[in-house]
Amino acid sequence: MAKRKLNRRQKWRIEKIQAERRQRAQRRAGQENPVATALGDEQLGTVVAHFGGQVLVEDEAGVPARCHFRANLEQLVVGDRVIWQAPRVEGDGDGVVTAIEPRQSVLKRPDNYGNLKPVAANVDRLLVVFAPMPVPSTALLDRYLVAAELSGIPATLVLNKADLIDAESRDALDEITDIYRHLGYPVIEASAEDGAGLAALKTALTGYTCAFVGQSGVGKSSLVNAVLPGAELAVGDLSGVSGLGQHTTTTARLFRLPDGGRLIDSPGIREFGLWHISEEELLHGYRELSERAGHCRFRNCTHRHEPGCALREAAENGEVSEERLHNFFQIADTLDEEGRERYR
Ligand SMILES: Nc1nc2c(ncn2[C@@H]2O[C@H](COP(=O)(O)OP(=O)(O)OP(=O)(O)O)[C@@H](O)[C@H]2O)c(=O)[nH]1
Ligand SMILES: [Zn+2]
Repeated sequence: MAKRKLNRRQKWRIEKIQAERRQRAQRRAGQENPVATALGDEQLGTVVAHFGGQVLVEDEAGVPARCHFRANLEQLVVGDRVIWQAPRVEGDGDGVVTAIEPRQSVLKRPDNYGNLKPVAANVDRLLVVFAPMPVPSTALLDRYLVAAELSGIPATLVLNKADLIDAESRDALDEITDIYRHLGYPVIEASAEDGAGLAALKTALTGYTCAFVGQSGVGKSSLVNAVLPGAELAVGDLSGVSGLGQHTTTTARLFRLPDGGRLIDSPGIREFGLWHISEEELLHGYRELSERAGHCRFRNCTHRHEPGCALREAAENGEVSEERLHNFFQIADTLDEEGRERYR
């Protein structure tokens, strides 16, 4: 009989079929022996991407694995710390997520039906980005800061595009940064374009799980790329690992920062804002107003026209920024009775 010559592809196929047989045999052995199962021991991990029915979980060493999750679990999101089990034999199917650790923080946004859905968990530093162009609005910065306060996540302001600051814009920008520095929010000036301030920005991110938020065009993508060289590459790698292909659109991704720490990025997080809040909650998001609200003459002070209003007095004598109080009223007027924000 003539010896059949196998080409590389055929050899690969045969090897693959044999490997699958071996794996099936191992699985059968596992079923006969109740001690040996197809899944390894429970371990801690972090959800780094979500693909509808499956998640990608990184073990503590940063090695990713595709996992199913138990049906009784609440909705998993990127950043979740989970208990999971890898397949006992590497490459033998998917792992399984069996439990979620309590979340330190949750970022939420409404779905198409207006219900608030979590998009990321355990973010512990929000970077609110603004720039000389588009011209910054403190009302918009306040919205992000209020959302951060209400989520219990410390915020840092990043003034990007520092290379575009000229003598004319300098004063206006200083006025803005002074307001926020005075309130205790750190401000970092940086430029994704010429690299200025990026070292300080990286230091501020190190050791935290961060997310960039801010108006369109302020340079969030540019900053993500600046602090995460090779992020695009990682996305390509991920689709290889996930086996779901490059076209898979994920709701959010978690990247490891080169100097330690993590960055969660997604369009949904970038639009993170004020949803379904009441005026009272809004007030809590203004740290300097919230601490004074109890000192108004009337317990049910609306802070708009009553005499002896501690907020208006503080603004009049310069203890709090007039602009912040003005923004508070302006945002409050966009909240309807259900605390739902009307479209601006
Ligand atoms: N001069 C200057 N331009 C910058 C800088 N950072 C970003 N840009 C430019 O600003 C524009 C918007 O940048 P993006 O990174 O896409 O902004 P973004 O905030 O991610 O925008 P969205 O994706 O719409 O949310 C691009 O043309 C960038 O090249 C910077 O530091 N200096
Ligand atoms: Zn008042």
